[in-house]
Amino acid sequence: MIGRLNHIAIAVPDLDRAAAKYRDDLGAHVSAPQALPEHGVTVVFVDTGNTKVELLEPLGDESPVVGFLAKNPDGGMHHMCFEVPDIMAAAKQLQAAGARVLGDGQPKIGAHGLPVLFLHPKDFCGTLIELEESGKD
Ligand SMILES: C[C@@H](C(=O)O)C(=O)SCCNC(=O)CCNC(=O)[C@H](O)C(C)(C)COP(=O)(O)OP(=O)(O)OC[C@H]1O[C@@H](n2cnc3c(N)ncnc32)[C@H](O)[C@@H]1OP(=O)(O)O
Ligand SMILES: [Co+2]
Repeated sequence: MIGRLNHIAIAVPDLDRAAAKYRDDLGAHVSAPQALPEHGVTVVFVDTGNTKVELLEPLGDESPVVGFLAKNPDGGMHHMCFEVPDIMAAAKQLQAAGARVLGDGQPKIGAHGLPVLFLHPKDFCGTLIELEESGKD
């Protein structure tokens, strides 16, 4: 069902500092910050050619990453995002297999303008999984 690894996300306490590390120390191409209030995060993307790294910091009081950063104050790997051709079909199949789709179960529009959903980390080997609809088979 899953296709390409779209991105690996790292939650950080200070996005500017993290972006500078990737840009200046690792010599990576880092995008401009993008505020995503509906997701409670501000993100930048690091393009590594074969995939991307999403650096994210909390935005607003309701941010879903506040608890994670309280447990991991220096930051840490937060989720992996896989592309799927049909996100509702994928969600239905995963729910039938017992996985919990987070939130109200309806996709939101993610950082790339495409529908995204999240699956509970306790159902996937301790890793939060994001699905992004690629629209391709
Ligand atoms: C814009 C978009 C995009 O790319 O397009 C994005 O990525 S937005 C990226 C930000 N959005 C999201 O993350 C949306 C989905 N996430 C959520 O709904 C939440 O973050 C949850 C995954 C439900 C976790 O929420 P919260 O931290 O409040 O829950 P909690 O403290 O009750 O945690 C329950 C258990 O899960 C663990 N846990 C929490 N977050 C985790 C993570 N990221 N990876 C692995 N484990 C995690 C906790 O340590 C705890 O384990 P123990 O019980 O063993 O201690
Ligand atoms: Co993401």
